[in-house]
Amino acid sequence: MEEDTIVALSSGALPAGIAVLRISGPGAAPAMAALAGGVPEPRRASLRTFRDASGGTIDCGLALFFPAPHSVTGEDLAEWHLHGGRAVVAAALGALTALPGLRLAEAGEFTRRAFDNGRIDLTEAEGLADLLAAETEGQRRQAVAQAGGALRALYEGWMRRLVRLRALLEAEFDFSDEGDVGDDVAAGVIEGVAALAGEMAVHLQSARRGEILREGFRVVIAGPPNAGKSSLLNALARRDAAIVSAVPGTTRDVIEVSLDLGGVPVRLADTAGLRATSDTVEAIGIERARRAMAEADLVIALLDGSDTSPATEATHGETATSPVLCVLGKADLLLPAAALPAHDLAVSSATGEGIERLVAILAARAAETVGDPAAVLPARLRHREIVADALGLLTDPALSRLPPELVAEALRRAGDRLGALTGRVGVEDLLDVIFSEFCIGK
Ligand SMILES: Nc1nc2c(c(=O)[nH]1)N(C=O)[C@@H](CNc1ccc(C(=O)N[C@@H](CCC(=O)O)C(=O)O)cc1)CN2
Ligand SMILES: Nc1nc2c(ncn2[C@@H]2O[C@H](COP(=O)(O)OP(=O)(O)OP(=O)(O)O)[C@@H](O)[C@H]2O)c(=O)[nH]1
Ligand SMILES: [Mg+2]
Repeated sequence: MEEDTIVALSSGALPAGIAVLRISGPGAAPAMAALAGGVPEPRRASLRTFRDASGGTIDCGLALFFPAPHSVTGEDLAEWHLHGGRAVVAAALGALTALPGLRLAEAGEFTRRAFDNGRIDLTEAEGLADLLAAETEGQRRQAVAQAGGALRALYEGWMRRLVRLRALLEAEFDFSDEGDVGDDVAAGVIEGVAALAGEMAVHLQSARRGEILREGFRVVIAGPPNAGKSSLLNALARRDAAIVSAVPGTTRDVIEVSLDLGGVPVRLADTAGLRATSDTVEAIGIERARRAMAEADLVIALLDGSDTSPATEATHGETATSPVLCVLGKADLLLPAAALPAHDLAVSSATGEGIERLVAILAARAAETVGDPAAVLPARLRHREIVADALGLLTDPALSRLPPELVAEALRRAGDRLGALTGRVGVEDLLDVIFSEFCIGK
């Protein structure tokens, strides 16, 4: 347990209806005794007058006390529910931090203590950070499952299986003098390892889904200059995010907006029109456009439906790797059907024609790409890398030819690697990074 007692405003920006201060550590009960007229009955709201050191009233509000270890942090934890005025909160924080051993908390410090005291593991802490950051329904569902221990249960289950398989092998070392029972055990262990490796590989295959849900399904609008790309971005975002003009080559930088399509976060990008150019700045923009297309989950290849001639330079299907949706813009000025290239749909940013259909198509593509948001998916690159490392150790083709001692050693190393997922092994340098993602008071 830590020595210091930490204090912070855990509720949001002031002024607010109510402000919640949290006090965690050995000084929480003495602080209640000194400033709130006594320590309330555990886990029961109690109306108190909060006073400063000289007995002056700060505010009247509700007080709560959660004795260790049954609190969120695992330490003695007190809460003050005050009126949410700036001066009220400033006076309360001032009175609390004037007490010996009490200081203001750093970002993520309550959660860090919950982790240090074994109340939550690293995947649950990450889930909590994601829950606070969640902006769409899909993100919330993924985060609430992870904060509730879904990934922890999966990874701890894998670690337990590795320990069991190792125990079988270790038992075999002890009996290796007693005939050939050992071969069956070894074959059983190799089978068990293969089954586990299969599940890990399936989990890894879903990594991209988890990342899309957390970070957004990336849609890039690309096409020749003046096709109406920026107008389409503005129509989909319902605001003037990008400059629109009749001059070809208007957009240079990649311009990104965030959309919530049926609960899936979508990052929609507008890019520079693709064409051969001698303008250095425009060329940099086109290079960025190509990179964005290569990294997209879906490219909207937009052609000008009133003039498809520039398409010969910058073709519809320029992107080889990302899935493409072929869209004709300026549907209000559409050329005769015979003059039009093959396309999935026509839209007009000017009249709104086809925009709802395009939104529905994007939402369906995003939803089908992420699948069930409550499924247990690796959500971060960190998860993907560690699982891939451990899987590499378990799928080493030499494994089945090694003596049992060395197989056991490989299983131990794979288990240690997985231990980094839940934060029990070799993650010291990572902890500061992960907990600093939180705000103060969490
Ligand atoms: N006022 C307030 N609301 C809050 C929080 C908080 O800290 N304070 N939380 C902060 O994130 C979340 C709730 N999370 C909590 C998780 C566990 C316990 C807790 O005391 N657990 C005990 C006993 C559980 C029980 O009564 O059954 C335990 O697990 O031992 C409390 C809050 C959201 N709402
Ligand atoms: N009639 C009509 N005009 C449109 C439509 N969409 C865009 N325009 C016009 O087409 C011109 C180019 O539009 P932008 O959205 O700037 O085109 P862009 O593809 O972003 O162009 P660059 O950034 O230069 O590559 C502007 O004059 C727009 O007003 C549309 O749906 N109908
Ligand atoms: Mg543009």
